Amino acid sequence: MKVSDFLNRVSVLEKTGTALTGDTNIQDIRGDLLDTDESLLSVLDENGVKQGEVDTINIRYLVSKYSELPAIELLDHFREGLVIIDENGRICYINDAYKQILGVLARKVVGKFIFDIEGSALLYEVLKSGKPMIQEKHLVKSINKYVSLRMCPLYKGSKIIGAFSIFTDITEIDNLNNEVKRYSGIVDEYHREKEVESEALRAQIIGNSPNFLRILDQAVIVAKTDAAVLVSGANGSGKEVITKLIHMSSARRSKPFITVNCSAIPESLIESELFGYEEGAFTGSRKGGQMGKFELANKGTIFLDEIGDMPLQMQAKLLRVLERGEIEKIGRQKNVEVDVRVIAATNQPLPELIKQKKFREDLYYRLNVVNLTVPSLKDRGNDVILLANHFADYFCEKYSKKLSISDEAYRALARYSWPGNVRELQNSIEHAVILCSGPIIMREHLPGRIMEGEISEPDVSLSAPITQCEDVDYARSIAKAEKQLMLEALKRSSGSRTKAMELLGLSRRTFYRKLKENGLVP
Ligand SMILES: Nc1ncnc2c1ncn2[C@@H]1O[C@H](COP(=O)(O)OP(=O)(O)OP(=O)(O)O)[C@@H](O)[C@H]1O
Repeated sequence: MKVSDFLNRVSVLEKTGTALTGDTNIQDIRGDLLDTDESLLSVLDENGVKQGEVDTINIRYLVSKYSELPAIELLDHFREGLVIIDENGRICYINDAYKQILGVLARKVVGKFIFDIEGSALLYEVLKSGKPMIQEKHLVKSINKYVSLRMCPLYKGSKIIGAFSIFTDITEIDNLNNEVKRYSGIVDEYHREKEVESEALRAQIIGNSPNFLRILDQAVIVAKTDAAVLVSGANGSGKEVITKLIHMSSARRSKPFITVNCSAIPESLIESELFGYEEGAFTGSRKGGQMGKFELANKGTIFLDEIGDMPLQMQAKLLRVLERGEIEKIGRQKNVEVDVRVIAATNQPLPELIKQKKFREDLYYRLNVVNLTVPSLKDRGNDVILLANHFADYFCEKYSKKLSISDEAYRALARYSWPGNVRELQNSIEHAVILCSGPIIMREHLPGRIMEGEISEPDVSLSAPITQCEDVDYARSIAKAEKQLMLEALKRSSGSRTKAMELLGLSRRTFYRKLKENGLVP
């Protein structure tokens, strides 16, 4: 049996008064007598069953050490407070930590009864009940401090001769805990807000055409990684919208999203804009220096818009940053580590620029780990109508108007080729909402080029039935066109509802609701 196990057992045996073999009882072992010639003693339980054996040489050593050690002085070096009371509840000992934690003088406490010092003294209850007690958090009212307590009765044989309490001041820990809880509450709230923002952003992205929905799906998938993304697409097609969706759907959503328009910054300033500078780095530099966009975006996402316009020399520096994960701040000896997800966007064909030696091929491959190409508006079928309605609602609210769009205006919108994509559509609808004085937006309220009908490429989607609609009543004509569209889609997909649904770019729920509304299912 190990000495430590034995010593544990000693306290059990001490309480039960069980003797060891050889008529040597526990008192003898704790005292200075160990009168036995045997080197091994058996340890018995209260039923006299042998539990193990003890090496008497070890016990002799321990007993002699116990009598040598200055126990009471040692107790004064504990960080925990200690108080011992006698069998009547009278305080017979307090250590230094007790005095410090509770801020009392020994002469005001020692010799007094515990219940006179602390009304709700739990230690007195322990003395009465003879049962140990643990209190993780107890308020000492007299000093308004929280302590963590461990209280035990003291036995001599089977008789209670007092009790002791060991306690730690946890006021500070408790305060810190509360602070941590408060801050984690704030952080949770912030994350919830960001989640709501990300859902709201998704709801604001309008489009049901399969080619646009595919990009949205890919954006959400790539958001779960830290891979560099190159978003390409024509002017105003929604590259920034897609980039924000990636950021907001990623684990970085609560961290900064920093946009840099590479074509808008003069070549001489781009380095300090991106990487910042130290105080005194050059004549005219700001006091205290300046943080660059990469540092500002740390832990978040940096969006390098119009990357095709970045000067060649800067491209080399950017490549180094992407490869090393650190920036060279102007005027600073040591590089600064940054953890930034990079998303670049372009409306120029980068492979073409590479051929012309205007864009570095190595940088292109670094940025183009995942490529998302946002389709032009003219290739998104009925998204034009959905977006037109969305922007009409938005601007009607902004200008406090109640307007609907006429059938002929819809047709003009559907016919136009939209070289400026969603941005052009957005501006055209704002233009129409401002100019429209009646309740309905007519063709003539649209900008001239759209009104005159610059014909787009023939639409391969399902918009044809809309243009066949002769009814001028808005609600009726839309309902009629909708039913025609659904029938056409079912026809083209040979009756397969899943295929028809994909063709129309509708969600399953919307598709089945519309089938029902149009009487196409029982
Ligand atoms: N699918 C969409 N739903 C709603 N609004 C959109 C959508 N796509 C783009 N927009 C709006 O159209 C405008 C242009 O979009 P965005 O700035 O993302 O285009 P871009 O391709 O980044 O433009 P640029 O080529 O000029 O950088 C913005 O106001 C944006 O909010």
